[in-house]
Order: sequence, then C-alpha cells, then structure tokens
Amino acid sequence: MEVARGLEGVLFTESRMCFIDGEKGRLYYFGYPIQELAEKSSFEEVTFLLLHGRLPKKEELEAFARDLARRRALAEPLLASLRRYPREAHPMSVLRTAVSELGLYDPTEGDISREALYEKGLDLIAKFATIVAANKRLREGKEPLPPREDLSHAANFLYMANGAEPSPEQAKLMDAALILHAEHGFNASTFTAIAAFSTETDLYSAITAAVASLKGPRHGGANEAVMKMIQEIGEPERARAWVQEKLARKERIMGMGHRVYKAFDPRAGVLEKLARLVAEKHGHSKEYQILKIVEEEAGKVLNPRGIYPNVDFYSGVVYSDLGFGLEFFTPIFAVARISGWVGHILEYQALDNRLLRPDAKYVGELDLPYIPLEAR
Ligand SMILES: CC(=O)SCCNC(=O)CCNC(=O)[C@H](O)C(C)(C)COP(=O)(O)OP(=O)(O)OC[C@H]1O[C@@H](n2cnc3c(N)ncnc32)[C@H](O)[C@@H]1OP(=O)(O)O
Ligand SMILES: O=C([O-])CC(=O)C(=O)O
Repeated sequence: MEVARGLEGVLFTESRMCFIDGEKGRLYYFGYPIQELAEKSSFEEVTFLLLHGRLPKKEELEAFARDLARRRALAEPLLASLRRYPREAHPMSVLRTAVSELGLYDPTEGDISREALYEKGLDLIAKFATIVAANKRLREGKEPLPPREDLSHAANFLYMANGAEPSPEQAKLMDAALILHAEHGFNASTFTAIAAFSTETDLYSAITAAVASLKGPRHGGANEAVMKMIQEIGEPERARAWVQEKLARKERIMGMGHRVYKAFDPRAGVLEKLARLVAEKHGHSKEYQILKIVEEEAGKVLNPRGIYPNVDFYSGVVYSDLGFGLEFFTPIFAVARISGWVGHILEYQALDNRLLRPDAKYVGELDLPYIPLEAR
C-alpha cells in the first residue's frame, strides 16, 4: 500500500457538512455558499445549520438563540479557576484548560448518547465565548462580566470582552468573522476531535484535544503569527524587502498556503474586504497596507505554486479593530469553530463512530538479538 504522508487525499468518512473546492476556491456549509452566509446569516443560524443540517424556521431560530443565550454563564468554580490561572498564560492554553475543567463539573461527563452530546455541545458552544471574554478581562486586571441574554452571541461576546455594548456594525463584523470560521471539513483540529471521540471518550476530552490542535501555528495559530509578522515588518515601505529576504531563506509567510486550497481561500476574500473596510474607517490602514504588499510580493513567487492567502491572513486586522490583542486571535477562531467540532462529532457518531486507527509502513528491523545490558 502507498504511504499517504499527512493523510493527504485520504477519504476516511462521508460527510454532508462542508464542501471545499480547493482548485476553484469555493466553500459551502451544507450546500450554502460561504459568502452568502457571511453576509446574510448569523452565528446562531449557522450553528443551527451545522448541528441540524438545515436552516431553521423563524420560531426555531428564536428558540435556539434563546437556548444558547441561557447557557452562557459560567459557574463560580470555573470563574474561580480562571482567576487563579497565571495572568500571562496564553489564552489558548487557558481555553484548553478551562474546557477540560468544565468536564470535572459535569456529573454525566461520560454520557455520550446523542441527546446528551447535543445538550453538552450547545453548552460548550455558548460558554466558549464567555471563557475567552472572561480571560481577556482578567488579563487586563478587570473582573469578568456576566453575559447578557438580550444580545446576540456575537454582540454579547464583544460586550463581555470589551465592557461596552458594541455598535450594530461591530456586532455584524464579529458575526461575519464567526460564521467564516465556524466550519471547514476535516482540518487538523476537527480530525483530532473525531480521532479522540472515536474511542468513545467524553465530549470535553475530544474538544480539549481539538483546542490543543487549533493552537498550532500551522493551523489556527497562524492568525497570531500574521500579526507578529506585521509588527516585525513595522512599516509598509519595509514589506517588500522583508518578504524577499524571508523567501530567500526558504521560510514560510504565515497566513498563506493551504493543504486543500490551491487558489484564494474564499474566506480570505471576504475577510480582505472587511479588513479594508475597517482600515478605511477606523485607521488600521498601516496593518492592512502591509498585508496587501506582503500578499502581492509573496504572490509573485508563491501564487504560481498554488499558495495564496488563507483565512488567517486578514482576520487579525478585523479582530484588532474589535478591541482584541493578537494573543486572542486564535481563541476567537475557537469561539467559532466549536460549532463545527460539535456538528462533526454528532454527524460521525450518527454514522457509526468507527474507531480511527491508521497504519504506518514499517521500515524498521526485525528479530534483533537481545544483548544483555552489561554486554552492550
Ligand atoms: C486555518 C488554517 O489552518 S489555514 C493554514 C494556516 N497555516 C499557515 O498559514 C501557516 C503557513 N502555511 C503553511 O505552513 C502551509 O501552507 C500549510 C501547512 C498550511 C499547508 O501546507 P502543505 O499542504 O502541508 O504543504 P507543504 O508544507 O508540504 O508545503 C509545500 C511547499 O510549499 C511551500 N509553502 C507552503 N506554504 C508556504 C508559505 N506559507 N510560505 C512559503 N512557502 C510555503 C513549502 O515550503 C513547500 O515547499 P518545498 O516543496 O519547496 O519544500
Ligand atoms: O482546512 C484546513 O486544513 C485548515 C482550515 O482552513 C480551517 O480549519 O479552517
């Protein structure tokens, strides 16, 4: 059998959730084009779609959004832990630890019946935003704010994170970013979640593993690395030379390249427009300008090789505008992706939850004589 390095091109299951056309740069959630969802839908509606496989009717969406809103608050023991975690710990490590800890307070942690999974999944989707916002407040030396049930998921997240009710424009921006990041097939973190869940471990364990996987700079952590790149470049005038030197050293430009897309990631297309909007309106133009030059200069070498900006390239400009420091960029990704992780776990379980256990081609030796320690 051929070895498929990185499991590239391996089809390990069937799924209705996500279609990615890597050659043409197209993306659909349950058949709906991503651009249309980002423009017209809400995070709550997309989450319903990812969990139920269809768009909700008006009353269904209202009930679903109310249900999510009611689940936002964190119990005191977890809040006490968040206060105790080291202030300088990375917010992704805080999220990973907090999700794991949530399992400790669930007396039915091990119940993975479909009904229990759905309930626990909704709980996690609701609480991810509260954990991340609480951590942001604590890092700023402030007390976490209790969630508000009268705001949408995106608006409440911004309210809890920044201590002020966002404008409708800001809430829409966050909503669009969450929709764009909610799902993406069997990316590394979703695959990690499924690999863990296929052992019939509990949901908290599978999601903790997924958070750990998303943290890496080759995956969700790339959005933070892009902002560090912008900071290192410093001024738009330095960007071209910086890119040329980087590529001459055979180093990677973060936020570019993708295992599946060999064309422009359609999410990056939407985020580029949103980043341009905030750059023009609110003066983040330097960051945006640097990215445009990096995209163009790196593109001269990388585009012919099918390497283009991915979802992590422009998102940071938007998150900065919404009041977040770069260490919160990947946690924001997680606040969105939790919906995809839960949706995939439900879908995979409904199929048969077959244990994931690939194999490797053995290239070692056999039947070696065991030499006693004193004779080696
Ligand atoms: C949400 C997400 O997870 S989106 C991805 C986020 N990650 C990043 O932005 C990190 C930067 N990008 C990368 O490291 C890669 O593009 C990956 C890991 C995302 C996908 O890459 P893969 O499909 O595994 O390709 P692979 O790593 O084998 O690279 C193939 C070639 O393209 C080059 N390449 C890939 N990405 C880049 C990049 N961003 N900059 C420069 N060169 C690159 C590699 O150096 C390699 O060159 P070589 O053949 O001369 O050795
Ligand atoms: O699909 C991937 O490999 C990575 C990605 O873009 C995502 O998870 O959104």
